[in-house]
Amino acid sequence: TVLKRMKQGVGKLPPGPTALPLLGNILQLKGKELFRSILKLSEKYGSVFTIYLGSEPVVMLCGYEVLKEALNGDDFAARGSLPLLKRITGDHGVINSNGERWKQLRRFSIVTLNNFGMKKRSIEERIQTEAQFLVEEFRKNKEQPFDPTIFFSRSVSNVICSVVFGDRFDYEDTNFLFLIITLDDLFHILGTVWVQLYSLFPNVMEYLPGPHKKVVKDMDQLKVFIQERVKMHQDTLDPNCPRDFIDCFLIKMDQEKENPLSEFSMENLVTTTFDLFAGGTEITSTTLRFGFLILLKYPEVEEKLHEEIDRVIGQNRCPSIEDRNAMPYTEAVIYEIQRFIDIVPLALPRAATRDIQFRQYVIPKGTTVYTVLSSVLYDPKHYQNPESFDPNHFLDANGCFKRNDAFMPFSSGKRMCLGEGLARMELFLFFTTILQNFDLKSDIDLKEIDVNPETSGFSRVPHPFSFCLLPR
Ligand code: HEM
Repeated sequence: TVLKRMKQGVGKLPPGPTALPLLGNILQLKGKELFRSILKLSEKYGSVFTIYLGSEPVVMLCGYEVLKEALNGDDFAARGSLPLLKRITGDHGVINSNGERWKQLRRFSIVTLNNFGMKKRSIEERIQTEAQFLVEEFRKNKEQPFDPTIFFSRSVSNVICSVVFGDRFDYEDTNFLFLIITLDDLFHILGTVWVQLYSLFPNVMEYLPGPHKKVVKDMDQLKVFIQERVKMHQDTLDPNCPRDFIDCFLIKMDQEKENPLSEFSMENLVTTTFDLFAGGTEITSTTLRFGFLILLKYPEVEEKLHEEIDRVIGQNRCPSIEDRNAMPYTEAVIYEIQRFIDIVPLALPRAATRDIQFRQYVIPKGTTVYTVLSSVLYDPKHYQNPESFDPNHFLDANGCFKRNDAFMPFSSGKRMCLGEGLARMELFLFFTTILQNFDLKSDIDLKEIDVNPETSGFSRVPHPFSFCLLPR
């Protein structure tokens, strides 16, 4: 429809590289380094430009000033097309929906997660408990080198499980391991060329074999798992005492059953639960894993963290969210980790909600828009040494924590990550609890530790590594 409207004379898209018929700019976009190709194009075409994915125009927005302007208001608050996700979740849930459905589900999710303590105690306690389980699990490694990936995935995933399903899982539970492995597969494939092919030619790909087929099948199974949990909740629900997110949704469904415009349906319950689970697990646990790799590389940073933890928290109690106020160095390190690793360089696609006059261009309604978060997190106008890992980016001359508006790993505005509060709490409590209990030791020479990310299409992940944890 965007193309049709453009043929009718609507729109004046920003300039960009010449596109091939049908293939678009695929030759200029290297799958594994998609966002790097985009940054390179922005050097030539400026901070607002158009590329073609197949025959579909996609507008790229780069740099802090441009994103600030674009994300302020409703103009680009719609979700752009994600064909593989659409195949899995349809237009249901919160990540992939738009309009009234998205508004109702997003508002409900935020309010409910808040009631459960997104910024209050009860969630804090859930994370504290999980962090202690993790420490106990780490102790079993007895100072031997190990790959921490699955440890972080299980713990972070368990936090969201306790919020949506009411309880954490045992680390060896087979259902739980199925959830984690399935999600991991999904994220893995999101970074491969298969997703780009699927995005360009969804109809053709439906008929071709490939890993996208397995992911779709696994996701269907994951939804069945959620459906079973919902059924168990229905059988045991006490409307006066909701235990978790699913209970709250069921109560809301009942309250709204006479309202024809209500979006509180079974399909939206299952998909929103899936969205929270998917959004809440992988990115946060990868941030933790990546963060520990960086700390291994910079022992002087680890030492200062230990000093602050010992001074403010000590050894006799577990870290709490309140400690954040008294721990500017730790806060600055966590912010800098998030900035430096730039985990979702292109965020998720957005779409223009109407014909939008943006600077000297007119972007027709429905056009897919990418907000290039990398270009903000690495914006040299806002960070002194963007290419280096340097906690001073978030500290002033007195060692106090210093905010920076160009800190946007969760994006910004009405469609920004709805799990930011939860993620921030998790990062702080997991980092501090682990460092309170252990010293880190690398099993390779520091010079050989590579903190450059392995980029996949959607997210950036650290190179595989192992390390030792020495009890303090
Ligand atoms: C370090 C951790 C995290 C990072 C860096 C992150 C980042 C992001 C980003 C960049 C987006 C896309 C926003 C856009 O449309 O431009 C997003 C969306 C989203 N995130 Fe997160 N996220 C994190 C953790 C979480 C957690 C813990 C949850 C679970 C509660 C979560 C749930 C979601 C959901 C549901 C959306 C879709 C929001 C919507 O479409 O309205 N995220 N996140």
